[in-house]
Amino acid sequence: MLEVRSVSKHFGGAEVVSNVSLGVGQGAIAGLIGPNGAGKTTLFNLIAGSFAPSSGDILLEGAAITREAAHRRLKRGLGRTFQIPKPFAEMTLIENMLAAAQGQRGESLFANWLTPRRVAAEERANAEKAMAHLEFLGLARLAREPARVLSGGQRKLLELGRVLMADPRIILLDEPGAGVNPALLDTIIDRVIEINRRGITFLIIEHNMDLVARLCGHVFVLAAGCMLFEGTPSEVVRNPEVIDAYLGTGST
Ligand SMILES: Nc1ncnc2c1ncn2[C@@H]1O[C@H](COP(=O)(O)OP(=O)(O)OP(=O)(O)O)[C@@H](O)[C@H]1O
Repeated sequence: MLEVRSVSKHFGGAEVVSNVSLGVGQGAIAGLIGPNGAGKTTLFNLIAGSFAPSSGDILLEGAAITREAAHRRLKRGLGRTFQIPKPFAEMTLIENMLAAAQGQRGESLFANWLTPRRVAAEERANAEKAMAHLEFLGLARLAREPARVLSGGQRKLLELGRVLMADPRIILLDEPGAGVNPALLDTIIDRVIEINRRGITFLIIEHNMDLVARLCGHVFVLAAGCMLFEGTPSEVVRNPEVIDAYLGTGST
């Protein structure tokens, strides 16, 4: 599904991602862990198209997407969430969801004039889809509330919903567990498993190893921009180099 081949990224003289390769198979839930500053978010930015790599290649379902813009990658089915979700605070949840729907005809002035019924039908279908996702995520009762009322964990769920509006085939999930209370964390884990059952692949950045162990079959460990180790969650937590990398930076 996703292949990263020998990707590096320099910022000025600093190489923050060094010759990293990884592969995520169709239908997998893979983890990406590493101490603070290891380069995980930068790697997500490279995969999602926020940055271009200095060298190397990125392939999605066999197609080279290395130089493609982020919105083109999204159209191909590559969705991503951010470490700190930033919904439109004054817009309702349903409006936030609808704003994330892709390629709506109603955005075109001419479509509104020439095919108003088709535009209206599409808007109805998107609204139904948005409501169904909000129900699935346990947010339906808040659908008409402004997003500013949401807790940190609910914001993570809304962001997942916004990504689902684009019908992704793979989702890059950035720290789904950060700042989330334990009850909501279980909901997030449950929903990710359910979405994965529908055939959607995940690559997840996460510091919470319990969450990683519950979700991920395979884990990649980055340290100082390099791929340090990969294996099952239990192999990862027992690996001396991985333990050293974490202890060396004082991270947990
Ligand atoms: N735009 C940028 N310009 C210069 N340096 C950057 C830029 N973005 C990231 N870096 C540096 O790259 C390194 C890796 O950062 P990155 O955010 O990718 O790490 P991370 O593994 O996601 O860390 P964390 O777990 O703390 O989120 C850091 O040293 C950071 O300061």
